[in-house]
Amino acid sequence: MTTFKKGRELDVEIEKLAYGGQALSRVDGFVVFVDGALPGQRARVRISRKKRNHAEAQLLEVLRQTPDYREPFCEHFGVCGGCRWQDLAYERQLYWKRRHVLECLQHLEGVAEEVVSDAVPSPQVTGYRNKMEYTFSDQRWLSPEEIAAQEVVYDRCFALGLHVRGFFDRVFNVNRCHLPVPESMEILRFVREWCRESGLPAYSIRNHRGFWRFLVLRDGKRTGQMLAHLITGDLPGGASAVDALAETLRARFPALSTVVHSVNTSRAQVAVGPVSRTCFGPGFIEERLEDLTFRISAHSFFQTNPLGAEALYRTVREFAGLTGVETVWDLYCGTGSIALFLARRARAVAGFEAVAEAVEDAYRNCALNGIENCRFRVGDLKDVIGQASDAPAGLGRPDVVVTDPPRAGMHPKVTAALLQLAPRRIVAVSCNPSTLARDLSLLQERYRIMEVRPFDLFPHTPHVECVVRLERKG
Ligand SMILES: C[S@@+](CC[C@H](N)C(=O)[O-])C[C@H]1O[C@@H](n2cnc3c(N)ncnc32)[C@H](O)[C@@H]1O
Repeated sequence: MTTFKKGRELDVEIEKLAYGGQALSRVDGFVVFVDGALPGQRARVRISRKKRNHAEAQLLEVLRQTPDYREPFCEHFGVCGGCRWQDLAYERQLYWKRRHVLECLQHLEGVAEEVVSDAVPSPQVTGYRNKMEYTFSDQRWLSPEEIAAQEVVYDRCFALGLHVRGFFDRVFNVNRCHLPVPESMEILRFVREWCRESGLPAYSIRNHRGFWRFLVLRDGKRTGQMLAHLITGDLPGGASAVDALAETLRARFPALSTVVHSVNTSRAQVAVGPVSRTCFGPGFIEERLEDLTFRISAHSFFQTNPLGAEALYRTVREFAGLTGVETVWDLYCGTGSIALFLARRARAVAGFEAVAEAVEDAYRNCALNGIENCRFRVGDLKDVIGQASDAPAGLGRPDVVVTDPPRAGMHPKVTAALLQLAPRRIVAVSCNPSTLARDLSLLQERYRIMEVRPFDLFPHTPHVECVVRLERKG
């Protein structure tokens, strides 16, 4: 009988990618998760942790390669916390995403293989992100080569990059990331050097001192506009340093249409600030999906894979099956993208959202596109949905409801209210198949699951989105 003590080395066959993205093998029936391995590989591994029902192991050597293996395209693969599936052929990434959706939903009545369609690929598999958040740090993560060289490293007290895999508090200098537009990499490298030489220190999450905190770069895929958002602490001379940097960026990078500066003096490591000002340009960029224009400011929420989101919104519209006479409710509507996609095919759309600024953006987006039949309501859905008669003026009860909750899914009060409101059709959008399964099981009391369509909005990661069409029974 095999034992699984920490440090023990074993040869294993990798069977599958489990939900969450970990490679799974079984030794004498006991599950061993292997970090960084792929299905079809035979691998030598070392046990790193033993739990009651499974063990975790590190990959030491691939003894037999799988035909699905692809050479990683990124120089930071393994160190960076993102894109951990990039060594797996893209078709196989899609295959596993669909399997994970099916595994989460198959216990529900009416969900069989044929109900879950193939995962819709992302229109772009690199360069797909429109927003990247880079962190400044006063401690730079050294590469294994730098450590091996044993030379004195002079710039180890300043970093601007992404988080090291598995360490929320460690930052490595990104040289090149393949997820945003390539032009943004030059801006990143330039900002890093400029800030390092500015004399102002990077923020330290240990002593909460320092100035430079985050650089967020956003772009419009269809407009080519770019926004840089610098988030700093508050030190004497800080604002004028940011102004000088902004002017240098404006002269050097014509694609950069605007720079915004926010000050965050709180200890929370978040790339937002209560006090913001625009250094140059309009303070926002625009993006186009189909014939709709969206305004994206430094703090606005917008889907990070806009071309993938466009395909997903088209499916929402297809599943909603509108004829022009329906009242539609868009729950968890954010800045109203789904509401805008549906508005021209509906009598009226009511959006519900907790964040007041998102609703302001939603109204602005309606005005920008000449759409007049949408109303939005700010509030926690569990409190506002029950007051059906209190729906935004004149909109009445919904014929169709679209719901797109955060990862935690819908509050039980929201699903209960939906069962009471009983719209003819519900289109459920989800970024988390396990909370989706829970919510669907509640809705099944009055609804049939007709179609499930998974979407890949985050290539090279285990994340998967879903759109589900539910029809009322009877
Ligand atoms: C996954 S996003 C959906 C955004 C939008 N449908 C889109 O495609 O751009 C979820 C939204 O739900 C909002 N939200 C989270 N919890 C909420 C709650 N309890 N009540 C209302 N809105 C909530 C978030 O602010 C966020 O805008």
